[in-house]
Amino acid sequence: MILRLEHIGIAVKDLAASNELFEKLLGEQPYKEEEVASEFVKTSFFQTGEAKIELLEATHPDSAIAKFLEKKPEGLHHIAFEVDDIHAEMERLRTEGFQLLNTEPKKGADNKLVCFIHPKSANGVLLELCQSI
Ligand SMILES: CC[C@H](C(=O)O)C(=O)SCCNC(=O)CCNC(=O)[C@H](O)C(C)(C)COP(=O)(O)OP(=O)(O)OC[C@H]1O[C@@H](n2cnc3c(N)ncnc32)[C@H](O)[C@@H]1OP(=O)(O)O
Ligand SMILES: [Co+2]
Repeated sequence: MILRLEHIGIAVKDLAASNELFEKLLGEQPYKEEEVASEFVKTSFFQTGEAKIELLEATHPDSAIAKFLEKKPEGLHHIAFEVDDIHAEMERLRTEGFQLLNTEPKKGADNKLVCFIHPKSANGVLLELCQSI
């Protein structure tokens, strides 16, 4: 079951500069900065009430963020939902016709298992399912 909006992912070119911008906006420091080598990203997380802002900078040209920024300006990249059982939700959404981008959950940032859903099957929005580890 989808529990809540977990985070909004924003693709940025310069994480340090974007951290400063969001610190001004939110009046707080990121509670975490984390590199996810498997995704070729470094991230920072800001807590905004129940949900979070995740800033993502590519660490390699093969990064999904690098490819995104080759074609699109910095900005909204994905929306992440917290789920109670990622395996069950993947099966449910696969059955509902959503295109899953990974066949098994993978380790994401912020102590989560994650799975992505192609924007083509989600009204043009890249979706991420997250389950706390
Ligand atoms: C895991 C760490 C962290 C976490 O929270 O735990 C993260 O969030 S990591 C985030 C970065 N990782 C990912 O995004 C993995 C999933 N993404 C992908 O597999 C690809 O980015 C994919 C398949 C969404 C797009 O791949 P690619 O860019 O190689 O394909 P195209 O350029 O051909 O794009 C196809 C089509 O989709 C549109 N597109 C691409 N990215 C997005 C996006 N973020 N939001 C909306 N639409 C997107 C692109 O414009 C193309 O559309 P078209 O009309 O065909 O031009
Ligand atoms: Co994310």
